[in-house]
Amino acid sequence: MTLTEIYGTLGPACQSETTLTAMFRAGMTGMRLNLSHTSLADSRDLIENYRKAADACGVSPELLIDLQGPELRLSEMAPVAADPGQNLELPLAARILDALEPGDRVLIDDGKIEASVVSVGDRSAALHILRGGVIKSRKSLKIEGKDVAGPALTAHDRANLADARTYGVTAVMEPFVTSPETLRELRAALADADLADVRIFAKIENKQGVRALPALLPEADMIVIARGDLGNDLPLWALPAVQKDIAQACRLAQVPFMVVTQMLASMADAPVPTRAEVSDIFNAVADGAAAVMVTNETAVGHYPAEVIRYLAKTAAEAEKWTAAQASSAADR
Ligand SMILES: Nc1ncnc2c1ncn2[C@@H]1O[C@H](COP(=O)(O)OP(=O)(O)OP(=O)(O)O)[C@@H](O)[C@H]1O
Ligand SMILES: CC(=O)C(=O)O
Repeated sequence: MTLTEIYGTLGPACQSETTLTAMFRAGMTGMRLNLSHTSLADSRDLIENYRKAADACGVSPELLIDLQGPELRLSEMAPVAADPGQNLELPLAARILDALEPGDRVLIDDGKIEASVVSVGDRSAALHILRGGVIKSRKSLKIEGKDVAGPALTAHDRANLADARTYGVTAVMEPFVTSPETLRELRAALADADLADVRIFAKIENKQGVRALPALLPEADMIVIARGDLGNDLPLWALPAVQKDIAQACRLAQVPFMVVTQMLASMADAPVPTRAEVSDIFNAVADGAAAVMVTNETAVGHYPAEVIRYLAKTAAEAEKWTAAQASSAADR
């Protein structure tokens, strides 16, 4: 039994009771439902399977909802294969179009795809693809060098909070937190929805969030080092130091922290992780992470139960190693 909370992300690849049961047996303690892709009401059957699987394994699982909040995303669209050098027109929300200017660089889907903006229209923008890939519905979008303000809670978020008690939600993730007021607003919305016992997980996803950390610590139940979006806002080689700095600040303030994203990315398509991935999980837990979480590895990957097995087993090894280090230091 690990002390570290072990989270998967719910999605099409793990919706059956059989798969979810295998994931709980492998050591999963909770799951995240990403409300940028669905709603609690539309996930009724999935959540029912989740409960049945947990009951079968004798687990009282956490159910974490990840709100839409101020994150920028692509609109609903059919997938498009974008090749480098190609120009294509993408439908975008008014909030994004208002911020875009010709010449801007945009990163799509956690930076997998990169493009420059050719022109901006009323409903869409023309992009020149620099780094290609398949562009899919509702993927994240970052405009380099611009922080576009958005609401802490969208109408969709408020509707989901109203349903949260019914579906047994135990924690709420707020994306792109950059000020303590956002967390206070969420805390008040939770109290209004009779959810005062629900934990708040504050996602640090950009440099502003990192700078605001000292003010966020007293307002959060968990700080989330959300490396997907954070890695879009920094040179990637700067990310490990930022992760270490956030971890240290959390340890000093005694606020739990969670490390997420790409922990077992290669396992979306392979049953065994890389050595680098298991080292990443081990180091996060050895640095004091209270929780670790995978995202698309379980939501859309081919080996969701194996992913949880590697995540939980590696976290357990790191806990053992940390305890052994502490006891040998105490003996000296
Ligand atoms: N409930 C769901 N229903 C359908 N597809 C989903 C669902 N949850 C996730 N997915 C798919 O799995 C992918 C990975 O899930 P994840 O939650 O990591 O999404 P994301 O959009 O990359 O997240 P982030 O909020 O970190 O930007 C999503 O991009 C989406 O295509
Ligand atoms: C999970 C997530 O939101 C991120 O890493 O950006």
